[in-house]
Amino acid sequence: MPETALPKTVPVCPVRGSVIYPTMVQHIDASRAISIGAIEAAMAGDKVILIVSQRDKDVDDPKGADLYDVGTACNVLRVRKNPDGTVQMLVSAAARVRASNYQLGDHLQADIEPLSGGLSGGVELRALTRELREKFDTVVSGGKLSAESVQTINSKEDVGEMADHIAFNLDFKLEDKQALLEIANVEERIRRLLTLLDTEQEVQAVQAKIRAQVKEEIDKNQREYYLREQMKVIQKELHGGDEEEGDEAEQFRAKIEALGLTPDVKKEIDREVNRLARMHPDAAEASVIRTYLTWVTELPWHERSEDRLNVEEAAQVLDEDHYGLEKVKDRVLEFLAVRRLRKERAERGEISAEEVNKGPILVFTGPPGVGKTSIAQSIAKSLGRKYVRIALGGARDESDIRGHRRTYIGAMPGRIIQGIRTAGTKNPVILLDEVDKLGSSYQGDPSAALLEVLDPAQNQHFTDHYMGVAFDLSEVMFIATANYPEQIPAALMDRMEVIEFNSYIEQEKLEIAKRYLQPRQLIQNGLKPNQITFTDAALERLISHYTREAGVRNLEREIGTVARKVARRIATGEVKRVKVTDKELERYLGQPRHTPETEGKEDMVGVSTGMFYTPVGGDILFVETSIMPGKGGLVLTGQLGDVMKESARAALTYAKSNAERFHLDRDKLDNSEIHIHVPAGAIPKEGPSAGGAMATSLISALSGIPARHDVAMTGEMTLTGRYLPIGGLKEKVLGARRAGIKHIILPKQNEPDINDIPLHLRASMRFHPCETVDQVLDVALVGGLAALETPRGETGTEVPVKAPAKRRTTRRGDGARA
Ligand SMILES: Nc1ncnc2c1ncn2[C@@H]1O[C@H](COP(=O)(O)OP(=O)(O)OP(=O)(O)O)[C@@H](O)[C@H]1O
Repeated sequence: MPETALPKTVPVCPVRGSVIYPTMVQHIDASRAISIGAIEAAMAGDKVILIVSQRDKDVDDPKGADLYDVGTACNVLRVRKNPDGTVQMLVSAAARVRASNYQLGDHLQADIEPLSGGLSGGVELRALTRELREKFDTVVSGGKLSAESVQTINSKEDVGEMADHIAFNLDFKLEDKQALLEIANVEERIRRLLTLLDTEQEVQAVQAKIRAQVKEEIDKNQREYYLREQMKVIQKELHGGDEEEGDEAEQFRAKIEALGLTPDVKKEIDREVNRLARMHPDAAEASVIRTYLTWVTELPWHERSEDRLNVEEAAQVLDEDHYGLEKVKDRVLEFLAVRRLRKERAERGEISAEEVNKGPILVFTGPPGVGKTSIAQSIAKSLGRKYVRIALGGARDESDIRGHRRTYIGAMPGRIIQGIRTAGTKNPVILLDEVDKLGSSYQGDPSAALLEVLDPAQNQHFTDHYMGVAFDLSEVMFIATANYPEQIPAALMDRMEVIEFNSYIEQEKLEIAKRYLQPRQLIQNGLKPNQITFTDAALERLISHYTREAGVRNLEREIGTVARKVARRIATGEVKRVKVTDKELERYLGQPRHTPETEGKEDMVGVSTGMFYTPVGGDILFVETSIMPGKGGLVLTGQLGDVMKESARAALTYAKSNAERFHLDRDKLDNSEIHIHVPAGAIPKEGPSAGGAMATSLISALSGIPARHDVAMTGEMTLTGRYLPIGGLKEKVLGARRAGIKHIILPKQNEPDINDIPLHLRASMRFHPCETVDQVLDVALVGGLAALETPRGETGTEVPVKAPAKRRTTRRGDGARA
């Protein structure tokens, strides 16, 4: 049908989602009344119909405005009515036409007018044609179209027609297809089509890439699956059908999956599982990996206990378990209170969750057996956390803390990770016992590793050498203990807050024995409370004559010994119940092991009383000076340390420089041999605090004025006679009090320490704070400074030195600090 033969007005059949181009012969199925109406009208008239696309395919009853303005005028070749009422029509597309003046009656009709375009021809068209053919070839080379369609398209002589067929067959968007229909000029249409083909080509390239990736992924998974299955079969063959062996890696894999590890950690561990899966189960290395994986699966990666941060309850638990220790308990409760407030703030989102755990590490310092370990245990109990004790004594290299690398034979995780596994939660209380006993060796310094453990900035990613992956320690509450805080490595000490535990006085020991140790020992030895009772006098004697310690550990042991022996008597039916009195003690424990030191019995020339303390408590010591004819030498005996020897020299210089004022015979001073001795030679003695006692003893010997036997002194002296502060006053005073001393000379600057001494003991003693050695001499010498400064006759050197009435018996062991 030539374009000029087109009728002016034709029925319109709207189609959805497709475009028909001229020269095509196409089936169109019509089900809507509007379409069927148009077909019937065409058949009734000159059999020409306009096929035009809807702009929106979802509109069911399109009007003129819903249709594009350009469509295809077609001849209707055949129409067939289906039994379901739908109609199938075969059309031959004739021409691109512009539609206008849409009218809706029982069907849609419109006026049409052919689109003028044409063909310029020439070289450009040839080039475009060639380009189109080539591009089409590449686009369809991937099998996008059936061979038949490709052939039909290629066979088109008319390039405009070919372009239309390509547009129809390829998967372009409706808008693009419509746009191609609207371009009547052939060159222009080909250009537009080429850009669409270009895009199509790019899409195909990306599609191919995605397909390759997906395929690779699937291949990999399938390959692994097959390999694993094969391995199972091989292993089954090798190990006589023992499938469990082969499944071991799978079992680990399942357990590890359930741990919820971070991707980094999981990657590392998966690698080990894969190695295990590839290995002969009997291989030595397989057992190494198996141990490692067992460690991994047994660590509490996410398990934690819920904190109980009720301060009143905590106070109750601490009181239930421990007598006294008020300062310590207060500090612990403050610590818990701060934690609680921080936790509340974190819950309100005011601070981060990590902030809750920040804070100083507490270190409990003090002599053995005073309850440091057991109060840490109570803290865990009051918080509702798990408790683990890690003994650091003797930890000499880094691997003790951080473990050995797995390449070592018999490698193990370090003590921290072992502790965590024992706890079974990631937020236990870990007691680092005896941090002061950390050693160091050529294999690295354990304290450096410990620093990392304790540093909140680093311990979130603590990496044990054996584990090889990071474990979060930030929720652990670390508490350390030490007997000698000065021996804790400085960098560690920097991060810690010291809470000092003092040694107990006898009164406190008695209370602890009555309330805690005795009931506990009864239970341990199977006794009922009415079967054995200790009198107070018995316990007091037990404390003073059978134990010599700062804490109560030996006391508990001795009570246990008595209870055990009593249990035997009761079990054999010898007695029904026993009352242990002080007299009875020897029957169970034998001879007393200690006789407490007592003060000197009388004032003597050249003998002064000093004080010292060791980890097991304080005591008194005597300083004796003897002067003999000689060449002006100074002899020091009694295992004195360097500092103590220097104190003696300072005392001598002080005496010499004050010789005039004290009326000391200068000739004798220069030409005598002075011998200073501190008895109990078995104990090494060190420290500057016997300075006052040295000066008193020396000047007493030189002046012939006796020193008072009921006065004990402690304090460091300078060459110019100043009297300087010392440590351990409480222990020293308690020791002196036990020895019967009533007067204590102490440096003025130590006066505040007197408050640490229990009130009832303080009341029965007199304290003499001194700022100068003169003031010391004033108290310590019979007659005071006045006697010393008054001219005397021939005195001093001939007065024999008498030994004090009773000598102390002290065990060998720790050095004494004066
Ligand atoms: N104030 C106290 N009240 C009740 N019992 C106490 C008290 N002080 C110590 N004990 C008991 O004394 C025993 C020894 O205490 P613990 O083991 O805690 O000592 P320690 O200070 O940690 O010693 P070390 O430095 O040797 O580790 C424990 O059984 C503890 O319960």
